[in-house]
Amino acid sequence: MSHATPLSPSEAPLLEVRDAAVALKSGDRTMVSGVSLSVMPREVFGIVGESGSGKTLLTRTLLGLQDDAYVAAGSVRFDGRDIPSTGYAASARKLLGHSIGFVPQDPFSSLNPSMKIGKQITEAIHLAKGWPMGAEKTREAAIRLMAEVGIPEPALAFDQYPDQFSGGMRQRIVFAIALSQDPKLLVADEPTTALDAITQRRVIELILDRSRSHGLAVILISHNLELLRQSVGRIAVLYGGQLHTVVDAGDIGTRVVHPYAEALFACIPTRDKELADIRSIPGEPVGAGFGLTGCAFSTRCAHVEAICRTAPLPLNGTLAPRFSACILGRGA
Ligand SMILES: Nc1ncnc2c1ncn2[C@@H]1O[C@H](COP(=O)(O)OP(=O)(O)OP(=O)(O)O)[C@@H](O)[C@H]1O
Repeated sequence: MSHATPLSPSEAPLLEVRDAAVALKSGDRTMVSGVSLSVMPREVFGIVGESGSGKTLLTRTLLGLQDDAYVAAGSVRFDGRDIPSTGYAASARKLLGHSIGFVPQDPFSSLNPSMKIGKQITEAIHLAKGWPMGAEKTREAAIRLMAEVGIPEPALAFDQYPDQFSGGMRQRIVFAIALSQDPKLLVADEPTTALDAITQRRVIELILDRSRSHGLAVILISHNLELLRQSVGRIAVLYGGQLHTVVDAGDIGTRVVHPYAEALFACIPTRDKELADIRSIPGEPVGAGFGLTGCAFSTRCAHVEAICRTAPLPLNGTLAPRFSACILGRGA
């Protein structure tokens, strides 16, 4: 079910993030640095990294949702407009009500357990449209949306509470709320982690179908490289709060790519891989906050040379669609 979106070079990106850094307000510690990436309209884009690499912090801060962190450097442009650096979080949050749908890492917590799901979805529709649609019309719109995300018997489900649904169904309710705005971009942070493998696949299929049918661009964030490899067109790889590569999903496992992307791929069992070919990465992961001097992966990299520890990390300020930050130029 790979989703290699053909990118049209003449089209402007929907999202452009240039040399972005994210710092914590307390102590002013920079956790993520030098991240540049662009997402095209209708593209399904992945962000992968081990736990602690900075995926959630980066994404939530870029969306204006992380109260204790801020965009400390760089620029962000969405749908042809710069998000001003002064008052950044408030401006970014305004987009969330209309142009960007967000599914957080813990979607269950974003549902109100004491409110019928129909009401939660109609409220989201009212907020998104900004004008009263009339009770019957809104109910119809909500039921249509619930059917679109695969909730069986939506008219009946409309009057039920979140705890009357399975994890996979609750996940779909959260998607219905995120999609109620008819956004241009859906950002889903580990949307399937809490689900069993079959439900996981169904939820990903749902996202990909919606992208195809509604021209929705998607950023799928996951620690699961195999899931992303099978589902998205390009993948940004984070490590230690650094952006290590932006790579075509189809190139991982078939061509020389950035050493960290290669090492991540070597860890995962795939259908065509022998057991002996599966290798874990030696050493301990480096947490976010490494900075831009030297490569954060140098302590574990099979190709390391002395320069990897001291040279400035290459950045992708020109927003090339494919990029490797390997100081030795591997995967470039
Ligand atoms: N509000 C915060 N205050 C202090 N440290 C934080 C805060 N948020 C994140 N961090 C730290 O920043 C680093 C990156 O965290 P983040 O949650 O972004 O990682 P992640 O890649 O999304 O991993 P996971 O998949 O486990 O969520 C971690 O070391 C985390 O402890």
